[in-house]
Amino acid sequence: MSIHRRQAQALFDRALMGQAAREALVKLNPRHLFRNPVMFATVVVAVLSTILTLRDWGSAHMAVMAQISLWLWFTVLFANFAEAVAEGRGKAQASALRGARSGTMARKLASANGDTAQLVPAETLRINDLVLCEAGDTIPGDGDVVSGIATVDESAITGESAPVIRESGGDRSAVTGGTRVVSDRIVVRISADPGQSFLDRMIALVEGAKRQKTPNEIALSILLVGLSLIFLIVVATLPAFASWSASAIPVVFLLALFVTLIPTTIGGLLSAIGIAGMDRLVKFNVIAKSGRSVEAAGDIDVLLLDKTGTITLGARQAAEFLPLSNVSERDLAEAAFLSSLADDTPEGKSIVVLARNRFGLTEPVGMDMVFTAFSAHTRMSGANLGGSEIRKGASDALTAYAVEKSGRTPPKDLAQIVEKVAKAGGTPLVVARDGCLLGVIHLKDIIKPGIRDRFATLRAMGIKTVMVTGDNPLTAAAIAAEAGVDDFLAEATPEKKLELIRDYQKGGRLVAMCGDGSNDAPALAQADVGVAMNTGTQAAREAGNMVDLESDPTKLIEIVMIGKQLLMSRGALTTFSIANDVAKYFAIIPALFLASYPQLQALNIMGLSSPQSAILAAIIFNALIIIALIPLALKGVAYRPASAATLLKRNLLIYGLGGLVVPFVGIKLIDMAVTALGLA
Ligand SMILES: Nc1ncnc2c1ncn2[C@@H]1O[C@H](COP(=O)(O)OP(=O)(O)OP(=O)(O)O)[C@@H](O)[C@H]1O
Ligand SMILES: [K+]
Ligand SMILES: [Mg+2]
Repeated sequence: MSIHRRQAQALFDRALMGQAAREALVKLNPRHLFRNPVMFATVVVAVLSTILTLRDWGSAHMAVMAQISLWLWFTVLFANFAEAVAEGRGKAQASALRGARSGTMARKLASANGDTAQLVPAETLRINDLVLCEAGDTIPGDGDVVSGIATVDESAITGESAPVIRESGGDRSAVTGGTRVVSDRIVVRISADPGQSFLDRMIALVEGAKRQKTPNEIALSILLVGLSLIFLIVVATLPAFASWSASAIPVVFLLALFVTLIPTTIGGLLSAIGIAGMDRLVKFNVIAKSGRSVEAAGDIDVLLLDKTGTITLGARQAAEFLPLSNVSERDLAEAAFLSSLADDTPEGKSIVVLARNRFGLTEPVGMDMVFTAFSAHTRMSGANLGGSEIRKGASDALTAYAVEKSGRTPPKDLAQIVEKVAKAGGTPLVVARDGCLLGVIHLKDIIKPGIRDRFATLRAMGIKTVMVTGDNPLTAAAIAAEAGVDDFLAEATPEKKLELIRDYQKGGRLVAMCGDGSNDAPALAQADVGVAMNTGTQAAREAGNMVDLESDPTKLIEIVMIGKQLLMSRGALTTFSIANDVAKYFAIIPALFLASYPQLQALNIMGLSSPQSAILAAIIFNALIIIALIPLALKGVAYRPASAATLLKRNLLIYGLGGLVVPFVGIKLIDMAVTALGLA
């Protein structure tokens, strides 16, 4: 199965950079800065430092103080810039998603079978409005197909050129605004008000406008605030030591020292890392509704998948009528036909078609018929007509129903036929008339190609795959074996699916669920990561916290990798940032206090030129490192499947050790440059 990937964006697009630079200034708004405590502290220091510089204008340290103030402001601007670049890239992705939706006209209907349509602009459509869409039309908004069947070109949002089938009744009923009908006609019930379609809401998230901090981000922020407080105490007590000697250190130097020591690097890059994670998902045509779900994806250990429509193509079609030994094929076909006349599911429609083709059956006229629609709970459907009751459904459910109704044990050959169909991976639908069992309808479905290898990859990543299906155990076993899943649950109702997820979660596992049907919705909502297939129903797309625009359940591989990459990138940059701050302490303190304590000369291994040049170099380094790390924050640390311990060891080595060494080299070089240029 080929995973479609949107075209890669250049990491630094020029127009995007200009926009981000302007945004960085706008983000100086205190209301925005308040959300980021470390950056807020930096701004407070920048303001204080600016005031002190102006107050002491004309003093000996004036020039250095002015430069320090300037670099403090740059530190904040660079952090704002990092976030603005990440958001800008999100916006570019989002505009690609928007497609050609603006300016669409819609044909609004007064009722589902009304013929007269009124031409209205798409923006005026409201929930529950009915619109007619014919070949060539752009679908004016999100909704559910209420009647008809059509092929739809969804390439505007998925990038996939092959058209897909959308039809009323089954699990393939949802349509997305901006996609185009290729053939036939459908009536769509609009499911979202203007600006509230699921793409609109997701676009807002990708753009960062509606992004909320994830619990992990909040926890990390608290840690960063704690570290900042420790350094506040450290810096505040330093003057006490320095005042022993005559040469007091200017307050601006101490303020600058404070900013170099607090974790400004990770504080400045944190939100950019989060936004970039969601963005990377969009590249794979997966849209996350929250940053939290992307993080959870990094730790998933069980994946539940619905069978029909998720593992298989979901176009279950009636292939043959298999009557019991004392029943004619025509009688079975007729019962199946009558019970399916009002059955709106793809299965039901295909039964009507097969019966028509095989025996030329036609709809009875002038007969009172009462239909029982299919439900995932009863797992059967049917009709009452001319005094008789016809039912068809899942073999266990229907056999139990017939036994109760007639009081007779089911004939032996029924089990054999059911078994034959199921072992072939088909779905056996049993048919009964007035409690008398007639035979089996064989529904065929096809496993999505290439799925087996992808499940093997999931296994290698340590993720257990479990198929959950309303189908019988034999069919389930056959499909499970063919698809290569680790385990399966058969004859599952929506409640059972939900229960299974809760059980795993109680055992401390993090569960992902892929599904498409309305009956998957509760499970999708309960799972830590609920990936709805875009081909599915609107209910499923609402319930999940991610939507796969390509409806490929094995996309979870990419989703997990991106989640892991997000967690690793944040861990790596946090390690680097904190190691950096500690190293800076040892790099600058000796130089800063050399005048007061000449014995510190032994520690002054850096040989920085003067206290002024040392602190200026440190604050410049502190600002520039944010800019230098933006590419890593956006692209993420490379993830290759390996054990958690190996990954941790490697990252500690690179980012921990690197974080310790880099400031010594960087500050030394900047100190030399600053001195050579006569800036300090
Ligand atoms: N139109 C129908 N009329 C009667 N019975 C049906 C109909 N469609 C499906 N069934 C039976 O009901 C069972 C449950 O169907 P349902 O669509 O709820 O399954 P599910 O839980 O979504 O899992 P899966 O998608 O893997 O089948 C099917 O396996 C089939 O035996
Ligand atoms: K810092
Ligand atoms: Mg289903």
